[in-house]
Amino acid sequence: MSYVVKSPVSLKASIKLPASKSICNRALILNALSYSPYEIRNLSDCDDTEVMVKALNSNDRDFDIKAAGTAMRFLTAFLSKVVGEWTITGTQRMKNRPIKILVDALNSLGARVEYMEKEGYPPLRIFGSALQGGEISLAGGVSSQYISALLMIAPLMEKGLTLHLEGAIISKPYINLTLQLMEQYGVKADWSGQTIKVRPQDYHPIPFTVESDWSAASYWYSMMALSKNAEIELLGLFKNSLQGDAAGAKLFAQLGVGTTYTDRGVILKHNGNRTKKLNYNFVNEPDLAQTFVVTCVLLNIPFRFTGLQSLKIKETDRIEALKTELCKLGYLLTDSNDSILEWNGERCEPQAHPVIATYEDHRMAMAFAPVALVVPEGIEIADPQVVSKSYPHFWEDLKKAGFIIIDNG
Ligand SMILES: O=C(O)C1=C[C@@H](OP(=O)(O)O)[C@@H](O)[C@H](O)C1
Ligand SMILES: C=C(OP(=O)(O)O)C(=O)O
Repeated sequence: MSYVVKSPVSLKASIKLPASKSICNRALILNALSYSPYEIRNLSDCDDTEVMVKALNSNDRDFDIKAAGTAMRFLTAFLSKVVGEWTITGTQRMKNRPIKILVDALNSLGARVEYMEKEGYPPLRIFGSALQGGEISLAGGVSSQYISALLMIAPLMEKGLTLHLEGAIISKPYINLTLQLMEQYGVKADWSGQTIKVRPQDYHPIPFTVESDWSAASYWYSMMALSKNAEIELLGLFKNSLQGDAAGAKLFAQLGVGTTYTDRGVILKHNGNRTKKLNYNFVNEPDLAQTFVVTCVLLNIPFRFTGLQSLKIKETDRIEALKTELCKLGYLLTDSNDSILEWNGERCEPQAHPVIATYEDHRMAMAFAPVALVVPEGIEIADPQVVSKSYPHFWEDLKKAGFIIIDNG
C-alpha cells in the first residue's frame, strides 16, 4: 500500500495533535503503581499507548507490545515486581532492539528475567516478585528508557535504588520527564552528576491530563518551514512543557518558523530568518533528527548533526534509512562514527518516480510527507499506516489542512 501526497493550494490548519505517547506510557505505569482511581485524560489512541493499556488491563500472562520501545522497557521492569510468571514479546524489529542492560540491572536488583530466544533481546520470560533494590551501575549511552523503567519502580523496592550512570547520558530530557512525573505522583528523587537516588516511598494517585506531543508538532513545523503561505495552529502544546522535544520550536526559529504561544497551543508564523548552515547535537532530542534532516535538505541548508548514536537501534536504523531515501530524491548524505550525519549540498541523480520506503518507522513516513510541498507531482510514501505508532490521525490531519492524498493501493 502507498499514498501519493500532494501539496495543498494553501496550507491552513488548526490541528489537535495526538497526546504525547512518552507521557501517556509513563502516566499509565504511575497510575497502576499508585492504584489510582482516576482515569487518565487525553490518553492517546496510538499503537504504543494502546498496547500498554491492553497489557495493564488484561488477565493474560503473555503480552505482545508490537513495536513500542517504551512499552517493552517499562513493562519489563513493572512486571518484574508483580508476583506471577509473564512473557513479553513484540515485532520482529523489537526482537532486535537490545534490552540486556535493563535485564542485567533488574536481575541484580533481585528480579528473575530470562531470554526466550536470543540472549540480550526480547522476547522475555519474567518471574515477578518483590524486589530488594540497592545500588547498581549501568551504561547511560544506549537508551534512557532502561533508566526510566528502573526509576518508576524504584520507590517500591525494599531498599530503594541508587543508579550510577556510566559514560555519556543520552536522551536526558526523557529521564527528567520520568522524574518530574514521578514527583507529580508524590515521589522524590535526587539526581546529581551521574547518580540518581530514589528512597523507598509510596506513590499518591492524582487526576492527570496528557499534553499534546511535541515530536508530532515537528512535522507541522517542517511544513510551515517549506511553505510560502501558511497558517498553522497546533493545539494542546505548552511553552513550559515537560517534553524535551519542545526544544524543536527554538531550533525551527533558525529555519524560518516563529512560535507564538497562546492559552490553547501555538501559532506558527514565518520569521524571516534562515541560517546558512545548521549544526546541532541531537543527543537530547533524537526523535527530531529525521524531521530536521529532511527539512534542511529541502530548504537547501547544509547541516552537520551529531549525537545520533541511538538512531541505529530505534524502529529502524534511521541513519541508513535517511541516506537511502534522500538519495532517491537526489541528496547525498554522509555519516560517520555511527552518530554523525552531514549534508554539504552534494546532489545525485534523483529517481524519476521515487517511492519513499518507511521501514516500519512512523517517523520516516511523517518526516517525508512535507516533501509534497516542494515537489509539484507530490511524493509517494509506502506503507503509510505506520504512522499509527504515535500519530494515528496524521493523514486525516493532512487532508484537513488541504493536502490531497491518493491511495495507490
Ligand atoms: O522514554 C521515552 O519516552 C523515549 C525515549 C527516547 O528513547 P531512547 O532513550 O532510547 O533514546 C525516544 O527516542 C523515544 O521515542 C521515547
Ligand atoms: C524511538 C521511538 O519510539 P520507541 O523507542 O519508544 O519505540 C520513537 O517514537 O521515535
